[in-house]
Parts: sequence; structure tokens; C-alpha cells
Amino acid sequence: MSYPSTRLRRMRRDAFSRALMRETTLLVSDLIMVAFVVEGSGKREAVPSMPGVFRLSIDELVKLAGDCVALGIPALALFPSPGQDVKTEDAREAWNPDALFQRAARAVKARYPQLGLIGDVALDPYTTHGQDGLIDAAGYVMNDPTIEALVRMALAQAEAGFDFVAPSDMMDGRIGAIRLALEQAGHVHTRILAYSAKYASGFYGPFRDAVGSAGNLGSGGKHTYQMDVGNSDEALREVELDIHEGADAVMVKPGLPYLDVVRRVKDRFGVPTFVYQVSGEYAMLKAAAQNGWLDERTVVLETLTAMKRAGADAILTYYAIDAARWLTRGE
Ligand SMILES: NCC(=O)CCC(=O)O
Ligand SMILES: [Mg+2]
Repeated sequence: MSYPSTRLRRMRRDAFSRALMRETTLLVSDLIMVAFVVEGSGKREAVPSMPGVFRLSIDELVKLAGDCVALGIPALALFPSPGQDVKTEDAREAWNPDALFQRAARAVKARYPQLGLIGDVALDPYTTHGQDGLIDAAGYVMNDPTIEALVRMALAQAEAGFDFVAPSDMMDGRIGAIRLALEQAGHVHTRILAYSAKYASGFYGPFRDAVGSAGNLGSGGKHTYQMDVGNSDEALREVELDIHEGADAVMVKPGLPYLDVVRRVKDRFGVPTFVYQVSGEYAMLKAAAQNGWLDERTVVLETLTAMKRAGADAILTYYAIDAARWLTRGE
């Protein structure tokens, strides 16, 4: 059937028929807030490359967790911004039971047990060189020794009360090793969110400012473990391995430039598929909005809806609280 019997504009004419045929609707329950924690109290340190994002001391973080609960955001993904003084070559602070990150988890879960809490498992905030793993004399990130450290780290996080451990390091085999260790330690309910297809992206720049690893990393890139921007068959292989090793959910990262990968993963495996709208995506949208070049509310909700349309079941975003307010109060 063609024009005039088929006029696609008929259904678009009014709000009621647009609503009835809408295929994808973004919900607050699709969102995961992202936050950074620092030592101290009453602290909200601005991250210059991410206007509106703050590194929070634990007391302030608990308030942000309260905002998430009040708005109906199901979960919070936490990253530590530890002082330079605790960084070492071997990243041992990562599994210290009394480290900032573990204390933060205990504080949030004590006050808001119903909020899902996601811990980042990677060594970069804790290494003097800013790499996600342990390095050899040539600076190459060593896979298997790194896994041993990641296992200790994941156990410390499960112990502290994180509901999800989320390995973001891209070592081979770490999901299986962490799953086995969690089972053996009796943490049978701790979920694993695998950063399965994490690309070596330039969009992580502002995040590295936020956790204080940018200066330490220097000119060393992460191309020997994160994925090449040009690949997507390889993403499917990564996801398949992580599912078999025991991941409960898989992730594609960054978000907007990689939605083709999200769609392929969701179509192929049908597992819980998360996507991460990363710091550089936030910074781009925020900068354009602050210049008056884009309408922030419109483009943020549009990008998040596009991620869901591409197949994402949940979206990690620094905009989660803003988006939840826009969605629920129409603010
Ligand atoms: N593991 C976390 C990152 O690598 C970066 C996230 C971001 O850029 O927001
Ligand atoms: Mg992998």
C-alpha cells in the first residue's frame, strides 16, 4: 500500500496516537547513577571537565544515595578517587577492608540497603602508573598476576556489601576467576557486571581527571587490553566468554558511539545488557548546553532513549538524577 492509503504522518498527528505507537519509553528504572567518592567529610569537589559532577565524601555520598532512592533510581555505580598517598605499584589499597571504597559501601548499604550498589573492579585508581593492572619492567599490563589482584579486590568489595562487582579492566579470564572465588567464599548472591566490550576510547578523559589517574597514566594508553574502536565481531567474542565465565550482566562502553555493538550483543545473546554513557559523552553534552548550543534536557533524554532503543536494559550515566527528575516531575 502506498500514498495516499498509507500516510505515516496520520499516527504522528496527535500526542495520543504518538503515545500509543511509541516503541521505546525511557524509565527511571532503566538508570544507574554514577558517583565518585573521596576522603573527608562535608566535601563536594568539583570535577572541572565534568561541570555538575562532584567527588563526594562519604557523608555527601550517602545523601546522593538518598536522592537516588527517593527518585526510584535502582542502583548506584561507585568509583573511588583515592589520595596519591595510597597509590602503589601493586595497588594493594584496592583490597584493604578499611579502604575508602569499602567504608563508602558499608555506609551507603547501612543507610539504604534497598539501593543496588555497584563496585568498580580495576586497579587504575590505586596504581602509581594509572594502568588497570600490574605492569612488567617494560610497562606491559600482565594478565594473570592482575587477575589475582582483581580477585582480592572483588572479594573485599563483596565483603563490604557491594551487590554487584563490576570488573572494568578487560583482562582475559577474570570473570571466571572472580566467580569461582565469590562462590568459594560464600558470596553466592554477589552479581557480576562484566565490562565485556570496553573500547580504548578517548571519551574517558574527564573520568581520569575525576579519579586522579590521568597524570599518572601519562602518555601510556590502554590499547593492549581495551578493544580497538574498529571492531564489533570481537565484542561478541568478549561477551560470549564473559557469559560462559559467569557474568550476570554484560556491558558495552562507551555508549552513544557504540550502539551498533549494543544491538548486536542484545540480539545475539539476549542477556542483561548494560551500556555506559561515559564521562566524555557527559562533558560534550554539558559543554554544548552551557554554551546554549543544545537544549540539555532534550538531548540527554534523547541519547538515553536511543540507548534503550538499541537494546540496553540499563544505562550508567552521570545524568541519572537529572534525567529521573525530568522524567518524573517534568522539570
Ligand atoms: N572504568 C571507568 C572508565 O574507564 C571510564 C568511565 C568514564 O569515562 O565515564
Ligand atoms: Mg574479556
